[in-house]
Amino acid sequence: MASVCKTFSRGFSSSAIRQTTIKHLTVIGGGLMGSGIAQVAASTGHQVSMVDQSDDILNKSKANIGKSLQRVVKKKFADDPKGGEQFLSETMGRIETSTSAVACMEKTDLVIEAIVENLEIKQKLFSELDAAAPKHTIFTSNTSSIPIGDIASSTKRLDRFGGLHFFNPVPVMKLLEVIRIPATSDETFNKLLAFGKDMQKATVNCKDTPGFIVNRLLVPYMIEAVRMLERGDASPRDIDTAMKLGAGYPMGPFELSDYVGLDTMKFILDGWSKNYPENPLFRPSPMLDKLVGEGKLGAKSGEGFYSYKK
Ligand SMILES: C[C@H](O)CC(=O)SCCNC(=O)CCNC(=O)[C@H](O)C(C)(C)COP(=O)(O)OP(=O)(O)OC[C@H]1O[C@@H](n2cnc3c(N)ncnc32)[C@H](O)[C@@H]1OP(=O)(O)O
Ligand SMILES: NC(=O)c1ccc[n+]([C@@H]2O[C@H](COP(=O)([O-])OP(=O)(O)OC[C@H]3O[C@@H](n4cnc5c(N)ncnc54)[C@H](O)[C@@H]3O)[C@@H](O)[C@H]2O)c1
Repeated sequence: MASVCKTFSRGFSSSAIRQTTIKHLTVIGGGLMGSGIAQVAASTGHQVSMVDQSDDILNKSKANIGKSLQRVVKKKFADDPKGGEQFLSETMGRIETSTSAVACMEKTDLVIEAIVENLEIKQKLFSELDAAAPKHTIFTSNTSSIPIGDIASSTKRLDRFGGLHFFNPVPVMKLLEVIRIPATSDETFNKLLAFGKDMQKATVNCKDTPGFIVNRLLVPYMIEAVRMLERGDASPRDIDTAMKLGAGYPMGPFELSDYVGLDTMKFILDGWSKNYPENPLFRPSPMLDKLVGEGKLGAKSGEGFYSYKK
């Protein structure tokens, strides 16, 4: 495994749209979210190191970024194919990959962690990074449900720690939740808000509460749909059709659960039901547990509530 950052496409002179103090960021985790965050950061002029556990995974992440960029180019450069090509190669040229997050720390202004939704694994990662990163580097997590304060407690830079919660698919969804813990300094928080604007996202502020704003409302709704199915009230297809045509949602709750990943849904619910056992909205779901136990994780594994096998 390579342990240094390597560029996979030759860079061009930066055509940055705006730049604040964040010039270089390290995105850890090149899955659904990390690859989207790396893509948007690079396409808005930032230098990016994307880190994952193996070169195989990173190659898939790069391929996914390439495909997603093609969709962006098709829309934004419909009348300018040359400009589209240049945008694509410049964006790719700003992304390096590495299997060692520690090796990327020296030059980085901001870390965005987007690895598996597990507190112990996130804490272990951040305590290693804390020892390696320069003093000014800001640490953030893209966690869906784990308290930012619990993750930050593994470091000695609580004033330079916050949450940046993006939404899937990152290149399309316009929102960024910016979360501060009591120890986050105003300077750090303001830098995170400015970075969100640089990423061309609309930012909202939220305290470090379970699920922040969107997931605190969205996840109970999605799980309530699974409970309807468990009771045999209606089929996934009918529930999805009802919410799309009756409530104007772009995806029904089962399509969205498969899109988000059933493992991520389970991690969220398990954490919340453990921390808040008195809240009936956070009860585990036997059906969700069964699907995840069978490796049916949604679109990314080829099957969840629906089948995606070709
Ligand atoms: C759990 C977590 O912590 C928090 C979360 O993330 S919760 C999940 C939040 N996300 C959602 O709720 C997503 C809900 N779904 C949607 O908004 C839409 O179904 C969707 C944007 C995913 C797809 O839209 P849809 O119209 O069905 O399909 P499609 O036509 O393929 O895409 C719409 C546009 O987005 C673009 N697009 C979709 N996915 C893309 C991607 N990954 N990269 C780049 N562009 C993309 C398409 O190119 C298309 O552009 P166009 O309008 O110019 O043609
Ligand atoms: N899926 C969503 O819709 C969504 C939306 C917002 C936030 N999130 C959060 O973002 C994070 C990532 O979710 P995802 O859906 O992208 O997951 P994913 O499973 O698609 O990707 C996670 C990636 O992290 C890598 N990884 C795991 N441990 C690692 C480590 N120690 N070092 C480096 N890489 C490591 C894995 O190999 C994998 O490629 C989670 O905290 C999740 O809760 C998910």
